[in-house]
Amino acid sequence: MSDKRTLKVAVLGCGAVGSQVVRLLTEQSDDLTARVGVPVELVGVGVRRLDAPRDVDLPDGLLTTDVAGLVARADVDLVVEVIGGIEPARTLILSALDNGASVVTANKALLAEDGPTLFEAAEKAERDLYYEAAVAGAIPILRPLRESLAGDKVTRVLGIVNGTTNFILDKMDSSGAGFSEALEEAQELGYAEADPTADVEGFDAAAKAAILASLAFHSRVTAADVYREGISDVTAADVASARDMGSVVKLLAICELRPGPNGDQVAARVHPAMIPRTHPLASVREAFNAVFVESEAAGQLMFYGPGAGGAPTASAVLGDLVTVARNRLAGTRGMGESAYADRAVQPMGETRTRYHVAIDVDDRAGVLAAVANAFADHDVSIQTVRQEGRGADAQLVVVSHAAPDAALAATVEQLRSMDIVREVTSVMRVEGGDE
Ligand SMILES: NC(=O)c1ccc[n+]([C@@H]2O[C@H](COP(=O)([O-])OP(=O)(O)OC[C@H]3O[C@@H](n4cnc5c(N)ncnc54)[C@H](O)[C@@H]3O)[C@@H](O)[C@H]2O)c1
Ligand SMILES: N[C@@H](CCO)C(=O)O
Ligand code: NA
Repeated sequence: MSDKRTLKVAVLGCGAVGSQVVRLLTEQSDDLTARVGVPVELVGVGVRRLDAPRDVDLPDGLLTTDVAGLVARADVDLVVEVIGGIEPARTLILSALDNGASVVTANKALLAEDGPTLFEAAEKAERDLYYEAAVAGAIPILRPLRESLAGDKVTRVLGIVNGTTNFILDKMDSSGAGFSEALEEAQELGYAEADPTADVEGFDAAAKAAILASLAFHSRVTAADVYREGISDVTAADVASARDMGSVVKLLAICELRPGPNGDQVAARVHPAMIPRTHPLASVREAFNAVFVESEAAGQLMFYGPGAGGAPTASAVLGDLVTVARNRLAGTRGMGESAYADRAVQPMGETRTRYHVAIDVDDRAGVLAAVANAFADHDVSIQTVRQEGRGADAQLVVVSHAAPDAALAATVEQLRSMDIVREVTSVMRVEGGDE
């Protein structure tokens, strides 16, 4: 047990999340003291510009632009990193750990790119590194995976982990709007950034998928291991086609244990997919997030809530801060990285997926057989075929059983090259049903 009389906290970055962390730290100071056991004192806030407008009133003298100097202070026990990005965040976190401070961060980009460097530094320094806010904002999901489910075997994690893209897809579903129109609305309402690339192209979700897969499967998975497709090619026709099937299109982060040649492998991917409207994830509307976990003993669990925003994200940061502070007082550490399983990452082409393919064809004898043969040529089994319209307006909608993704992609290529196929109007993976 430490004989510390106060725990000193430095916050790096005072933007959307940092300002709310600072607000909660000051407004809830008495409760935090009671919960931790000793006062938690904010001793400095590292910023880029002293005169920038902020959403929080700071006590005098706390702001500093000497962020490295703040981290180097010998009396700082806890460093909260909410600057974001790779540098200088990485160097600051490493130097905080090296100086003996414990660290709480919300930085998914850094964790997904170079998590192992940070985990090794925390291990070496014998300090905590917590990051609940990095995935799905306020939703407690990393701690449940790390702690509550530590005695179970997680087999699958399906997440809606990006609020911006969920808002856009939900708009497309409810109003019939196209992608650009829905994106514009998301930008007007402040859900999407002026440069929406990180969200709409799936980079943000892929970083979160890497973090989820690492924790769920006790292996090291980085953003580069995650197959990624965004939503900018999702059309109103795809969304309508999903609707006709009783499904909805969602951008999913999917992390699975899959059989490989030498035991189970980890498959991690982010792409738009059709899921049945009866699936719990289908009810996640607007900019909300949810993570659906399947494990051997517990069965199915869903974690739902606000995945972004200054205050919700600060809630997760403060939760970590209290835990790390308690650990520190007790002279102990929480569970660090657990990568003992060291599972290989399965290439996307080998990962079994299901496809929904809508094709404009001529309605005449032999067409259905030719389409079915294209699937058979790649050893892909068909689950359902539906025909809509007649004559020149005929459309076939084929849903496959699970097959290696590369075989499904090759089937679609072949369909596109066939004379009887006028156009492949919608191709999308299908999740959340029987394989
Ligand atoms: N905003 C959210 O909803 C949300 C949700 C989950 C996680 N996060 C993560 O939280 C972190 C912060 O996000 P944010 O939304 O608050 O971003 P933000 O851009 O609003 O804030 C970052 C702040 O850091 C400051 N900064 C930049 N470089 C700095 C430096 N060298 N020294 C000191 N300050 C510096 C910026 O001026 C800015 O005020 C990111 O890692 C982000 O991914 C954000
Ligand atoms: N930009 C993210 C929030 C931060 O992770 C989202 O839209 O969910
Ligand atoms: Na979270």
